Amino acid sequence: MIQTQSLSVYYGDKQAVRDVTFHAPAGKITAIVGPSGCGKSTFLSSLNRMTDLIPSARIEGQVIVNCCDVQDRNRSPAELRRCVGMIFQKPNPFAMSIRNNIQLAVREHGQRDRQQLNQITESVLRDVGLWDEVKDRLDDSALKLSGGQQQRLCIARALALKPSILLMDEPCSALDPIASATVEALILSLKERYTILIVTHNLAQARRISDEVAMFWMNDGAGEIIEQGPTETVFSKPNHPIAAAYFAGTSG
Ligand SMILES: Nc1ncnc2c1ncn2[C@@H]1O[C@H](COP(=O)(O)OP(=O)(O)OP(=O)(O)O)[C@@H](O)[C@H]1O
Repeated sequence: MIQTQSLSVYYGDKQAVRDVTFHAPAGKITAIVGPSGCGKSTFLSSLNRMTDLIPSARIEGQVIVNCCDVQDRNRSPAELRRCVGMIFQKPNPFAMSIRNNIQLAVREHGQRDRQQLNQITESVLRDVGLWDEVKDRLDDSALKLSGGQQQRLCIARALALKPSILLMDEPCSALDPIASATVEALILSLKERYTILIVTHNLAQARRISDEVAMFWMNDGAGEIIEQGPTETVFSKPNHPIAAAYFAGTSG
């Protein structure tokens, strides 16, 4: 389970996200939608402290992941990111073999047993539907895979660390329609086992795959959530007039 309380994010003096109180239920897909530049990626990155990597970024408010405050300085960012995995718009496999893409981080987290490592590799590659396609070339470079295969490998790499939450920032937008449909089906297949947050510009995709929607909108220079709730309610009967116009395709 992941939630925020009055979360604001700044880059230097500029506020990018303002006062966001949000809740993503466990075992469901929550879509984050809204026009370009309204703080969706910033919001997502603040949830597993990826914003710590940007020197000018500063957070106010609270992010709670599995009942713990992520800003708690006693909690290591590495452990937080193990439990809150992140998938980016552009597939970003490491320039190494398919096998090592999966095993590197698992080894770094202490697993050294070769048989266990191979078992994890097979299991997560099966989870993302890639095992049969790559089982005979696990030592080939991951960069030889197609874009869609690379994205599924990146999802498998995140799953190998046994996260409970997956953050996905436009995971299908760099893929062709067939690869995008495969990754979308994969995301749906994962939802019972993981809490998934997905930023998407594709409203049809948000409606197809999500259980809940949160809509961001730029207000006075910073992104705020103006509408959130169950997907069908938000799409068919939004409360906020801007959300109604946005979903009707006349705004944003
Ligand atoms: N590293 C950064 N340093 C300074 N400003 C940033 C940084 N990253 C994002 N911003 C600014 O924060 C605001 C929100 O950007 P963000 O990328 O979070 O929006 P978004 O809704 O995800 O946009 P898009 O849909 O186009 O990806 C923008 O004004 C952007 O220019």
